[in-house]
Amino acid sequence: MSNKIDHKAHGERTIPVHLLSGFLGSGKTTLLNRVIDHYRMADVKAAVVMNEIGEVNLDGQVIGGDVPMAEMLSGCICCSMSGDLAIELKKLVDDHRPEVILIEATGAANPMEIIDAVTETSMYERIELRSIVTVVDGPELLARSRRGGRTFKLMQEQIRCATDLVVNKADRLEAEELIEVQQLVRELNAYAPLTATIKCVTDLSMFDADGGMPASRSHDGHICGASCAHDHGTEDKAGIGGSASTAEKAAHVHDEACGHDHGACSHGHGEEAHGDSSEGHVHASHAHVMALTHYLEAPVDSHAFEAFVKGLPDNVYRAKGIVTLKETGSRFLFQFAYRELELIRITPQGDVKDVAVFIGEHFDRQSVLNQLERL
Ligand SMILES: Nc1nc2c(ncn2[C@@H]2O[C@H](COP(=O)(O)OP(=O)(O)OP(=O)(O)O)[C@@H](O)[C@H]2O)c(=O)[nH]1
Repeated sequence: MSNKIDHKAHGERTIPVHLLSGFLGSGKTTLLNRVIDHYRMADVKAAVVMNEIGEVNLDGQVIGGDVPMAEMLSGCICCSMSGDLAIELKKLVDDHRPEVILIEATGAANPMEIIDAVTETSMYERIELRSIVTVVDGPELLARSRRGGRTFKLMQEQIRCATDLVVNKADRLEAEELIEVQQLVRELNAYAPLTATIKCVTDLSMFDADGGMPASRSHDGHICGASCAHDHGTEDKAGIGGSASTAEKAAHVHDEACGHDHGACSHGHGEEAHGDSSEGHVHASHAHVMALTHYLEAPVDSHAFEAFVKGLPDNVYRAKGIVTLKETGSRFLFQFAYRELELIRITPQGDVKDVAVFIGEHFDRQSVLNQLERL
């Protein structure tokens, strides 16, 4: 990790913006927490935009109160809320003058849409999209690559659009599977530095001032991913399991003037991005993802709760929330991603209710609600 974080260097600074992308449960918040600690240690004032499909911001609970945060709930900033993102960014800049902004997108977001909103804001605030870091859920990508489908397509889009790639959950992959996942990712995006991690422990230099590639240093002023047809002027320095230096990256900022083919990056740039072209827009790529938010009225029995979560149907691939356990009266943040349940004891800040959020594809909401009632 570079010790030099030079976001304060200039009087009239441009505020770098880093976008954390990646499918539901891949480890974005895990990475976000690491990056925030990284900035804290370097005395860099960071601000965060957190976007959740559900009605509550649970991930924000684990981020300290010292970090200015804009919460964008009940929608996805890549589509229904992209206009709001520009407003929130402006507000954060005006109210807090942060030295760096981190945006955690929902796992269902297509980064290209967010790029448009950030670059739009750049027109009236001195902010600059510096990197798109996509956290890849290694085991999930592997599983979905074997069966295809819309979610796999969305994951591919998130990988293609990245300027940095973190292949996470390496602990849940055999050595040869990890190689297979990295090859898969490399085929989709040959340019972004790639690193394999457990719990997103990685070099964080892409978040430093000299990390990412400011537009002034990029060769043509575009951010895009592997689908770029033109020569990026860089080789695949990362290789399997390696991480190329950020200075070697060819990050470019996407803008309206973009003339070359972005292939599958996003709508309007290529025809094959998603099979849902009948809807005429990229948003269809995750329109199949739905969320259910339910507030719990009473403490739950820990065993019954664990059995309920583990018995959720396969098409609920993400659940999270805050519960009070009957046995101890303590409150816990629960995380359920791809059949793994994690409980972390927390002391919520402010008036936070017990709540459970479920995210998945076309699951039976009523059945989940009935089971919750019985808890
Ligand atoms: N086994 C394993 N679990 C991990 C790893 N990284 C994160 N997790 C767990 O995966 C779950 C989801 O992690 P998050 O960081 O909340 O993922 P996210 O991408 O922010 O999730 P959403 O906000 O729902 O999209 C949590 O229970 C994490 O502790 C890893 O490398 N290995």
